Order: sequence, then structure tokens, then C-alpha cells
Amino acid sequence: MRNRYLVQRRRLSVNEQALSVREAIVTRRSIKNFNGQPIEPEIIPEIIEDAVWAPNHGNRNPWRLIVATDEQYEELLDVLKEFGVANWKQLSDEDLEKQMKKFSTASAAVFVIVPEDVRQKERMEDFAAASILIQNIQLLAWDKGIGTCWKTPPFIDNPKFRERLGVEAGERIISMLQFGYFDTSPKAPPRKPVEEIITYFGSSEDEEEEA
Ligand SMILES: Cc1cc2nc3c(=O)[nH]c(=O)nc-3n(C[C@H](O)[C@H](O)[C@H](O)COP(=O)(O)O)c2cc1C
Repeated sequence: MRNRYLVQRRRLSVNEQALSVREAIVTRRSIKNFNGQPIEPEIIPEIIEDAVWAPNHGNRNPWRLIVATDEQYEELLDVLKEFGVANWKQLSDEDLEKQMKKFSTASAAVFVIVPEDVRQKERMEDFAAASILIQNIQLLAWDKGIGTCWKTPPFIDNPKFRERLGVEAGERIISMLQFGYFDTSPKAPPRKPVEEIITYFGSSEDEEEEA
């Protein structure tokens, strides 16, 4: 009975989608200029609940997420100031405010953390699976009109920053994912054309024969 309810609930939420999968993939852009409008804090766990359906080898669910929204995001801003703005103590209030815009105009951040498996293959698989989770989050947010940007500033590997976040030994932060509403979407950075990235199996033999 409970299962049937869950299936029904999932169907309902799927029907609520605004964008097709293709539209979401093609139109999503990394948003780097947010407008400062706060996002509803409950949106983040809602998105994550769906995003975890990412494929992952052995169903290891190789991820955990540290979420900062609302007042916690305000608290996080103090930490980001310390680690993400060089010489912040020497800056005037005005310059500091300017430098902080890259963090302060977003209204939430999610740090995606993966286990660092000692086995190389598993480590790579876990990184790949967590990357899919991240794109799922980005697409689901986009579908709700919320912009995101996957950021990898150097401080995510700083031991003191890791400690402030509560990241354990054997774990790695792979993304600081910023969230927020936005007024304009940037122009799409062009991708390499398909002809450039595809080689058809056996085609080099054909070329050799023709030559
Ligand atoms: C692994 C990864 C790391 C990234 N790190 C940063 C970053 O540190 N700063 C940034 O501004 N954008 C970062 N990006 C976003 C890319 O700049 C962006 O995806 C790329 O320019 C393509 O634009 P689009 O996402 O709008 O299609 C990152 C993206 C990925 C996948």
C-alpha cells in the first residue's frame, strides 16, 4: 500500500515537470550572476530527493551533501569571506562588499562530497556518479527557474576550510554548488561540433583502404 502511494507520488511529481529532458539539458546555463532573491530553503532537499536517482556503480550512493540555506548561508558567507577573498582584512568595506558579490548574491550553497576510495577504479566511478548527481541537481533546479553554478575554487581543498565544513579524512569536496534566482541567462558557450568529437568505429580502416 505504502509503495503504491510512493509510486503515485513520484508519478505526480514527474507530471509537474515544465521542461522536457532535452530542453533542460540544452537550455541550462551556469549562472554566475544571481539577483539576490532568496530561494525557499525546502526546495534544496526536494531537488536532492529526486537527484539521487543518478546511476552509481554497486548502488554505493557515493555522496553526501553539506547544505547551507537561509541563516546558515549567512553564516557560511563569513567562512567564504575568510577563505575566498584574498586579504579581506585589508579591504575597505566597499571593496569587500564588491569582492563578496560572487558569494553574497547567491542564496544557498551545496557542497558535494565523495569518499576517496583507495581503489582507483571505484574512486573514479564514485566521482563519475557524484558528477551525475550534480547535473541532476542542476537540471532539476533549472526546471524550477533556479540557477546554479558548479564551482571548484581552490579553497575547497584547504584543510582549514574542510575542517570548518566538517569534511572528514578520506572525503573530498568535488563541488561548491551555488543556487539562486537570476534575471538574465548568459549566452551559451559553444560546444565542439559533433563531427569533431565522433569517430565511427572502423572508419580509420576505410580511410586506409581509400588512400
Ligand atoms: C567540474 C566543473 C568545475 C567548474 N568550476 C567552475 C568554477 O570554479 N568557476 C566557474 O565560474 N565555473 C565553473 N564551472 C562551470 C563552467 O564554467 C561552465 O559549466 C562552462 O563554462 C559551460 O557553461 P554552461 O554550464 O553554461 O553550459 C565548472 C564546471 C564543472 C563541470
